[in-house]
Amino acid sequence: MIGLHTAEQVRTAERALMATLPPGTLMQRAATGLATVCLGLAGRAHGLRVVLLVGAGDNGGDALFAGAQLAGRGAQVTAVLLAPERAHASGLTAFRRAGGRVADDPARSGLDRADLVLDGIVGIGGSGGLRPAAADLAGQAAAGPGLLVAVDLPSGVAADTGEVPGEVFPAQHTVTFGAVKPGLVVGEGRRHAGQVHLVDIGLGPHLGDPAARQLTDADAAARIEPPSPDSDKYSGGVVGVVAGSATYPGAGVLCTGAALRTRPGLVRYAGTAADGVRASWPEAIVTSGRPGDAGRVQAWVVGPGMGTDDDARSVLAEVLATDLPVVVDADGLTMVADAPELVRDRTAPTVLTPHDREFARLFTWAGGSTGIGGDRMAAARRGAAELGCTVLLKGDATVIADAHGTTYVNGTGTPWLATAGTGDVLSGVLGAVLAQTPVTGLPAVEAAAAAAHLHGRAGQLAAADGPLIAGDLVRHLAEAVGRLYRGGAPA
Ligand SMILES: NC(=O)C1=CN([C@@H]2O[C@H](COP(=O)(O)OP(=O)(O)OC[C@H]3O[C@@H](n4cnc5c(N)ncnc54)[C@H](OP(=O)(O)O)[C@@H]3O)[C@@H](O)[C@H]2O)[C@@H](O)CC1
Ligand SMILES: Nc1ncnc2c1ncn2[C@@H]1O[C@H](COP(=O)(O)OP(=O)(O)O)[C@@H](O)[C@H]1O
Ligand SMILES: [K+]
Repeated sequence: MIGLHTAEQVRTAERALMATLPPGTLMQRAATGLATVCLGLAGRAHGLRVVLLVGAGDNGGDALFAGAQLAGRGAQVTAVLLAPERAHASGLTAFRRAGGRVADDPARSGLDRADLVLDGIVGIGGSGGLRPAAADLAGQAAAGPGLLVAVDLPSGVAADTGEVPGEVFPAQHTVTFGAVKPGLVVGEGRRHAGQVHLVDIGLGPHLGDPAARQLTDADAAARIEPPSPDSDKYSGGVVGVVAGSATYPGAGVLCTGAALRTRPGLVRYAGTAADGVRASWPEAIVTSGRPGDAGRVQAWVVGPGMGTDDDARSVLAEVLATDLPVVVDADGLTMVADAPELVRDRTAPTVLTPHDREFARLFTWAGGSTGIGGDRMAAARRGAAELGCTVLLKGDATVIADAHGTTYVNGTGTPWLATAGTGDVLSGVLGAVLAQTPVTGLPAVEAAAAAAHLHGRAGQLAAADGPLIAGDLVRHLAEAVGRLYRGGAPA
């Protein structure tokens, strides 16, 4: 499990640890980790042209000490100081001693021919959009040829939320210290962090519970129960699917297929896409009747492509009136927006899986010109608390939160998933994982996080050789599940 810790949590841990260590120890650990990652990325030190962008805080200190180490190994290192009179004093001394050069004019920083740029402008001490001088340097760095490495956090990204209120240093790599900050993996911030390298500086025992979490492959595998020798077709949890319609059978086909491919045991389908589903998936038990005619299930998926007419509304109400876990997606969400009490009044777990527009329809405060806003974790938590459910807010970094505030950020997937029908697949995957929870006792929020993780891995497999369509995703699900269990995830 990857814990995501806020700036305040990191500072509190730092204070506790620093009380037991000589001054400067943590910055030395950070700088050494940073220099080591840089050397690994560059493959050499001698003759390497490095530019440091140095702000007036400890983030700049990290950059200066790492720059000193690189200079000591033969790199040509230039520091651009944003506030020369306030630059980290001992960092600057060490840097100069090691042969580092300070640019007297930011316009002659060497950014236009750097091999490597270290962004030590601002780390967890930042607030608001990057100020003009800092924004200008970040822009110059982005326009130059150097590999862009952020120190702790790309300057311009809010550590706790991933909001980017102005300009930003668009890192290709981020070397972060002590703990992964949420802003590196969620929202806009994720798009500017590049590959994240965590340097352990010993904060671990002092960090406490993370503000949010990200599953690893092993974590996801542990949340999707495989069959055992005493299993039968019912024991993995029977999924019920209500999706698609006579005119649009596709959603029913994709959703049912995804549930089957995730955890084949038994999948029941009830709805007006029955003919299409039967033709595609002879393994499913299919009825064109109502959910109550389908037979017993342990979880329902309701909504994708089912329409929003009176019949659809009454079917949705029937499913939500059960005491079973339910996934509500797509058209189901549109109807819940008109009748939120259908979800609010439930005692069994409900997972809503909106994309941004559906989220804004469900929660009026997320509509209008501001939309969901930059803090996607806060939005998902607020929505979940309001309806007493779990919200899976889809995106390039899907956020999953429940009514207690427990939050996961998904770390798998590919932009190729931005194609019609992949959400229908996700709801089928989620239905399959959720159907196990009455037996496993897994909280719905964890089931949803595991489903999102698996869905993303299937996307990565399906997109390995080029574009994917939703059907490819279904086809790659079984392999993705197998790889999770074997520990062989795609890159
Ligand atoms: N905690 C730990 O465990 C460890 C922390 N470590 C390191 O310390 C870092 C935190 O250092 P920190 O607290 O000194 O703050 P920091 O990020 O350098 O920012 C302050 C500077 O930013 C400036 N500034 C602010 N906003 C701005 C904006 N919008 N646009 C432009 N500038 C802006 C602000 O300017 P000022 O307001 O002072 O004029 C000031 O100059 C942390 O990220 C990590 O790298 C490691 O060494 C080891 C262990
Ligand atoms: N840019 C992106 N990067 C990664 N994943 C994405 C991106 N855009 C969409 N996705 C994922 O693709 C799926 C799309 O779902 P959805 O919008 O409901 O599609 P549909 O309604 O057509 O099935 C979600 O799982 C979402 O997280
Ligand atoms: K930085």
